[in-house]
Amino acid sequence: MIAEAEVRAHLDALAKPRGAMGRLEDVAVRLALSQGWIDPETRPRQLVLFAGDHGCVDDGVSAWPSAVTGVMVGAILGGRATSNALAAAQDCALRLVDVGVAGPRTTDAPAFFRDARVGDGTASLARGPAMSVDAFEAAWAVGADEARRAVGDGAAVLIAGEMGIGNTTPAACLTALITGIEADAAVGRGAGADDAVMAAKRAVVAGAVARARGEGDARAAIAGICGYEIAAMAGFYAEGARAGVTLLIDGYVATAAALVAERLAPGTARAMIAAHRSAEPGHAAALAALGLAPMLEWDMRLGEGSGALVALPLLDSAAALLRDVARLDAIGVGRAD
Ligand SMILES: Cc1cc2ncn([C@H]3O[C@H](COP(=O)(O)O)[C@@H](O)[C@H]3O)c2cc1C
Ligand SMILES: O=C(O)c1cccnc1
Repeated sequence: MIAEAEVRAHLDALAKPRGAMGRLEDVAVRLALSQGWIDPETRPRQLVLFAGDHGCVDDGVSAWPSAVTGVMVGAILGGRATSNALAAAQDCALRLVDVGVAGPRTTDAPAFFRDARVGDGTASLARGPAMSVDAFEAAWAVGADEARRAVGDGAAVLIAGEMGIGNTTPAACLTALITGIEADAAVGRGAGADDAVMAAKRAVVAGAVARARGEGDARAAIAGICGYEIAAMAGFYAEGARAGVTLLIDGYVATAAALVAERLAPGTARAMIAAHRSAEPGHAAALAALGLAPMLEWDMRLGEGSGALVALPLLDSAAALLRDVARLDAIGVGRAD
C-alpha cells in the first residue's frame, strides 16, 4: 500500500511545474490510492447495469410507467441504449443483470445478461417496507458476486449503472436517511417529473423517510426504502473496494447505493471516484457525505452508468500522467519551483 504523500511526491517530481495538471492530479492521487499502487490501471474496465422495478411507481412518483424498465432492458440487450453507445466509445465491457424487474422474464438474452431476480419489483415504500432484510441481502449478494466475477476477469475499474423506473424515489429516501438532509431537499425531477408528480413524490419520500428514521436497525431501515438494483450496486461497491479495484461512481442513484455501501461496509468510499454531480438537487449532499468531489458538473441526469462512462477518459488521463511522464531530473532539468 502507498500513502498520499508518496503519490504527491511522485507527481511533483515529473517534467512539469508542481501541480500544473490541477485537479487531474487529485484524481491521480485517488486513483493510485484506490488500487494501492503508484501506477494504477484503468483497463480493462467493466460496467455492470443492474435493473429493477419499484412498487412506488403506482403511487405516482415517476413521469413514466414501470413497463419502460423492461423495454429499456430489451434496448440495452439489443445494444441500442445510451449506455451501450458510450461503453463502446470508451472501450468498456457492459453486462446487464435483472435483479428485480417486474413482468415477463427475458429469454433468448445474449451472454452478457444474467437473470438473478430477487423479486418481481419491490413493494411500494409508500405503503410499507419495500423489501425484507433477507431480500436486501440477497440483492447485495448478487452485486458482490458480479464484482468478484469482474475482478476475476481482470477489471481494474468497476462502474455500476442502473435501470429502474421510479428509482430516484428510493435514492432520495436513502440520501435523506443516511446524510440527514431534509426529505424535500433530496427530491428532484428524476426522468422528467412535472409539478404534479413532484408533489406526489415529495409526499411519498417524506412519509417513507419518517418511517425509516423511526426504525432501530440500520439494515431494516435501509431495506425498507431500497430497490433491488440499488442493494445490488451497494454489494458490488463493497466487494469491489475489498478487492482493491477503483469504483467510478455515476449519478444520484449510484451515489445513493454508495452511501448504503459505506454505511454497511465502512471504508468502501476510499475506493470511490465521483464521475459527476447530476442535476438531481440532493446529489451534492450525497457526494459530500462520502467525501467525494465530482469531476464533472454537467447536469447529466440519466443513470445507466452514463455519466461515469463520459468521465472515464479523465481516469485514463490521470493514469497516463502517473505512468508515462518522465521525471524532470531524468531530462536534465533542475527544479525551479
Ligand atoms: C427511456 C428512459 C431511459 C432511462 N435510462 C435511465 N433512466 C433513469 O430514469 C429512471 C429514474 O427516473 P424516475 O425516478 O423519475 O423514474 C431510471 O430508470 C433511471 O435509470 C431512464 C429513464 C427513461 C424514461
Ligand atoms: O443522477 C441520476 O442517477 C439519475 C437522474 C435522473 C434519472 N435517473 C438517474
